[in-house]
Amino acid sequence: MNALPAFYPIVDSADWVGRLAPLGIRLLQLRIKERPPAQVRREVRAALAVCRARQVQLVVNDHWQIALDEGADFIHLGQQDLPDADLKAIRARGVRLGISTHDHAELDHALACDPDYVALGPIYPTTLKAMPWAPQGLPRIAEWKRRVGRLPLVAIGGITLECAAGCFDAGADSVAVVSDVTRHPEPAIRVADWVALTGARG
Ligand SMILES: Cc1ncc(COP(=O)(O)OP(=O)(O)O)c(N)n1
Ligand SMILES: Cc1ncsc1CCOP(=O)(O)O
Ligand SMILES: [Mg+2]
Repeated sequence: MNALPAFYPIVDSADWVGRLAPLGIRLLQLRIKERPPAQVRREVRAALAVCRARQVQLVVNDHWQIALDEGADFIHLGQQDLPDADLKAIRARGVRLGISTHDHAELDHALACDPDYVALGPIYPTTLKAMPWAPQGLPRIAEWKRRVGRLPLVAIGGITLECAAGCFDAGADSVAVVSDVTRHPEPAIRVADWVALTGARG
């Protein structure tokens, strides 16, 4: 299995992809919510073009059919996305797959899908979306890492530059962040700090 870059920013538009892709990042997720399919398709297409030109790995969240149609090679799905997703078609195209988990049952289900990474969240309180799960905390990262073994583990939820080291030390291979970059007053400077922090980790 391929290793996953340690810094995993998540953005909600091709415009954001265009802003971050030149800044030294190697992995980026496009997470678009509540947009008409035609707009999602345009955004995915534009984001893929930018990422291909910059050798950045794009992960498309949720919209697996559009992702396949547009030639994306990495998809992220949550547990609620899985029942409708054609995992066989995703696999048949050689497309990699990341899956969210929030509890033990979800981890069992995710592992049964043979993913390319497992994400655990929310590690800390997040303001991005309402979630029924209490913050998982660092010991849970260590527990998940023992369960997933060599499979890359992504930590997500409320993670900032200042607390990222704790996630890595606990066993996360990668940390995914939304607000710490997109709500920062100087996103480009924040990304540079993330790249400096995580560069040696891959
Ligand atoms: C890296 C990563 N981890 C978790 C999620 C959350 O996915 P999901 O549970 O499907 O929730 P939405 O992001 O779709 O609201 C993610 N997107 N990325
Ligand atoms: C989508 C998602 N899934 C688990 S936590 C989370 C939100 C992450 O956003 P932030 O980094 O702003 O807390
Ligand atoms: Mg989802």
